[in-house]
Amino acid sequence: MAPSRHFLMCRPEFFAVEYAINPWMDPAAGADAATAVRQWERLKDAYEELGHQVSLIDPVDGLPDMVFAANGALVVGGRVYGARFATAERAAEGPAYLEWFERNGYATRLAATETNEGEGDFLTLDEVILAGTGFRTAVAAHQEAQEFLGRPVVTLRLTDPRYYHLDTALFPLDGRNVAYYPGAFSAGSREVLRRMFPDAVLASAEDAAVLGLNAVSDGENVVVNMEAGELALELKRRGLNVIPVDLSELRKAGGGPKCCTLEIRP
Ligand SMILES: CN(C)C(=N)NCCC[C@H](N)C(=O)O
Repeated sequence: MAPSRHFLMCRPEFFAVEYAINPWMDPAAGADAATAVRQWERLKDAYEELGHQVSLIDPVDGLPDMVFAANGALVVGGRVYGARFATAERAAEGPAYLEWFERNGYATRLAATETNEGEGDFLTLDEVILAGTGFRTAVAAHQEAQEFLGRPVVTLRLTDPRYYHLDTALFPLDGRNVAYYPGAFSAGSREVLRRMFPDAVLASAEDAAVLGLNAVSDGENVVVNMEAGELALELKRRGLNVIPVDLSELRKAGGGPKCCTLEIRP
């Protein structure tokens, strides 16, 4: 059994698509909070069945994207680097998440001065943190996080607006290897990824387009959107246990399993 992880999640009681801050969002089409809650509960159950610990932050009325907990902070070695959102629509989420950490005894916190959307753009491996930029998180935040966390941070440039956060285009398979969709990255960043991860899983455009890369792996089990069929096969071929989930309602806001999951790394 994989070592237990600690995740922070936010029940999507106030989920809605009321504004459009990424190409997945269509306020005219809307979204259904009750369906989102049902799908989200299944995701939470999946983590608990795997032996992972799930903590909850209270949702706030008027913050429909707060379900996407991964954006709320980056927590490494018990240090909490707070989010500073790029858009006014989500700005209040940063302080709300930071308050949760304060209330729960995380003494080493930084309210970021640079724009960053937490684990949406920071993905932590054993020796390095991969950091996305291009749409939301500023390169200056990569430097701020490196200084605060004392871990090397590698900048990767995103170029396709559908993949506006790093975690929509890449996920760690374990502490040393990743899966990613090359089409989401600049030529230079693709080269960096090839050098760093010669054995990476390369996902197709089709699997990326159902947010298949927005997955959560504990090194043995991978929770992944059920529509990402080819990716699931490759993960199984590599010996991983694939747990497909249906988060189609949350995808209407541009989110998937990883977006709903903020990992608290002790
Ligand atoms: C992977 N993560 C954390 C995300 N990609 N988050 C989803 C955020 C969706 C929201 N409507 C937004 O556009 O900010």
